[in-house]
Amino acid sequence: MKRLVYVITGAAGSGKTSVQRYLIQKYHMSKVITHTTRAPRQNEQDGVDYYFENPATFAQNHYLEQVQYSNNQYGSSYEGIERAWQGSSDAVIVLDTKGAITYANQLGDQAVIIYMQVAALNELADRMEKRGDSPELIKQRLVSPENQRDLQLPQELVGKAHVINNVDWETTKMRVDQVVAETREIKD
Ligand SMILES: Nc1nc2c(ncn2[C@@H]2O[C@H](COP(=O)(O)OP(=O)(O)O)[C@@H](O)[C@H]2O)c(=O)[nH]1
Ligand SMILES: Nc1ncnc2c1ncn2[C@@H]1O[C@H](COP(=O)(O)OP(=O)(O)O)[C@@H](O)[C@H]1O
Repeated sequence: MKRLVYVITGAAGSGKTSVQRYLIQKYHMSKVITHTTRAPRQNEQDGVDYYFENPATFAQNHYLEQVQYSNNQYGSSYEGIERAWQGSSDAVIVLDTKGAITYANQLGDQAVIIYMQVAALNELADRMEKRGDSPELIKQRLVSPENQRDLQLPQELVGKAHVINNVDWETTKMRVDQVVAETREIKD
């Protein structure tokens, strides 16, 4: 059976993690846990949300791709992807747009790219606040050049990414269901 990886990308607060959670709950996809040097947030667990690393341990993994985002390092390891595919032939990963472009280029149609869009900037900040992020963190995130970049669908993903305008959550779930149905049809 063909192994797929659903890549969820977009700006901070756009709903990437919510879609990932939905795909895991409804379709029993396996989560690809990525590595980061940023500090865990309240309620985040090592080996569940991320593998939390320091610069020295971060350097020991073998990465399909890695990026610098808001002054921290993030990377998805071959080990992490293999581990996810052992759990299910459909894996799901959350990446910035730079990582999503690498996945599209390296994995071709094995990577199903979903770009999450939210029209209103203030809505993103409100959602991050409701999620419990501190005002400093929200400010830092919103001004980071990487997040500014990820507010737009990159040219390299035009025609490759499924774009979901995440305003109403029920509509978003239906759009995600459509993408899964379409991609599974091609796969089978
Ligand atoms: N390219 C790449 N991006 C990652 C990886 N892991 C996480 N990210 C992205 O890094 C960005 C920052 O993630 P995070 O610190 O959890 O912040 P949040 O998305 O604002 O909650 C997000 O766009 C994530 O999708 C990775 O392994 N590779
Ligand atoms: N359509 C939506 N309407 C309202 N709130 C939403 C919607 N989608 C996601 N959220 C909420 O917004 C916050 C940020 O979503 P999250 O999935 O954590 O974003 P990301 O992973 O892209 O940073 C979360 O608290 C989530 O529950």
